[in-house]
Amino acid sequence: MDKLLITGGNRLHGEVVVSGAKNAALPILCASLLAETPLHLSSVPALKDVGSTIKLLEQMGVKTERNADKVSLDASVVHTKEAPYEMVKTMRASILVLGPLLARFGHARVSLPGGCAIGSRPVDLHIKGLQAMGAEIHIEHGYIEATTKHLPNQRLQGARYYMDLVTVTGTENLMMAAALANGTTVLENAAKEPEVVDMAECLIKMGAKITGAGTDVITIEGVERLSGATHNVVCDRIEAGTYMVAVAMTGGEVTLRNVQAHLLDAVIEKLREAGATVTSDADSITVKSDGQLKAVNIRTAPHPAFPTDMQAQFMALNTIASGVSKVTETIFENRFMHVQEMQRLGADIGIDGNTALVKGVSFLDGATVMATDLRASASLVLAGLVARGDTVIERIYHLDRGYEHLEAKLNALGANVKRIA
Ligand SMILES: CC(=O)N[C@H]1[C@@H](OP(=O)(O)OP(=O)(O)OC[C@H]2O[C@@H](n3ccc(=O)[nH]c3=O)[C@H](O)[C@@H]2O)O[C@H](CO)[C@@H](O)[C@@H]1O
Ligand SMILES: C=C(OP(=O)(O)O)C(=O)O
Repeated sequence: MDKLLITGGNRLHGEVVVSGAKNAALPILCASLLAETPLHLSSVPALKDVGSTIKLLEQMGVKTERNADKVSLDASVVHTKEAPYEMVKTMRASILVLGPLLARFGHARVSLPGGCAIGSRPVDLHIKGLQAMGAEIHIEHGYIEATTKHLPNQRLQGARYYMDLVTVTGTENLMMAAALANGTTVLENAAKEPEVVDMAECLIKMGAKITGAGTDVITIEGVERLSGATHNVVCDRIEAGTYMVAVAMTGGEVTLRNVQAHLLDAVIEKLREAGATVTSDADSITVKSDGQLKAVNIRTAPHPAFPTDMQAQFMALNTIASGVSKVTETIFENRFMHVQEMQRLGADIGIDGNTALVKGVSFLDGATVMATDLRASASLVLAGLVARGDTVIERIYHLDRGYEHLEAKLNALGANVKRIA
């Protein structure tokens, strides 16, 4: 199994191009199931989850063509409305085929999804939302079995649905389902994440009638059919944020290209509070730092507040910052798995419920650590970049789910990162 060997201590300088967002690309790939003609996407990142999603769609009958960051998907013929366990167990986003399959074909059989072990991650709100639209749903042998065969024209019915919790993929699943429903659906307490907005923009190009994406009330007027379109996936704000924290920690100056700063307001504010200088223009962000940072308190919450997918990276920053900080995780109940590994590098962190108390230390020491989930892995890479000597990160397959060409991008900035067997 591949590992990363990081020799710490190098400052980062130069430019890095931010990839398209995993969390926008995956739902939009699934949205191709709604269209009767081909959907053409660009800025699709070369990630393991993207490959798995394309494979899942292909086994349903979707014809795909992939050339660098461009993917075309033709779902004019879909012969299997099933997502089998073997294909979805590693990937949470696979649940996103449920809404489109049910809306377009009137039935779906989707294995309960896997994904990062950062919490129990139920999909009850996806299911309740579809039930509110009239679907009949049972869970049997680990599969969600859903049908609309009892409904007029076998079509989902528009409904008003309030989501108890803000759920990103839940909002996306229901938005896709509602796009082909009979009548109007109103999703209340909807997620406002930029990836939800990007998907809505793509669906609108496909012929959907959606208003309010980016606010907490999204209205979808169902249409008879959707067609393909051309869409460029929004930039990956979490990948961008990870590189921004890297520069803040190592010191140096890096410009990120293909990134919209307004998607990262909460992250940028915290980096400035920590002592980094952050400037931006229409599609770039520059981070400058002398590596002398102040500890910052973090509290994760749905967008536009501080993203849970950046919590581990800021924990890494706080381990070497001056002062004491509190990092509170409010979205996932098991998202502190990086703490134990950071302690192996010499970090001083205590956990009290959903809050970590981080006392900055003057240096970290390289050691062998284990990556436990995607962003935990990223945080260990950041720690390794500043640690004294060598850090070996095991189980890096998690990183390949979310970071395109990670070693190449970091090494181009001056880091010393090698993939070893
Ligand atoms: C592929 C993708 O886009 N993944 C992102 C998405 O995950 P994902 O969409 O899975 O996360 P959600 O927004 O759904 O989860 C938020 C919270 O709601 C809970 N919940 C969710 C759905 C449900 O039916 N019932 C329920 O209880 C979850 O367990 C969690 O505690 O948003 C998360 C929160 O920003 C990010 O960390 C993930 O990177
Ligand atoms: C938790 C994440 O991904 P997923 O929802 O795909 O597991 C993430 O991107 O940090």
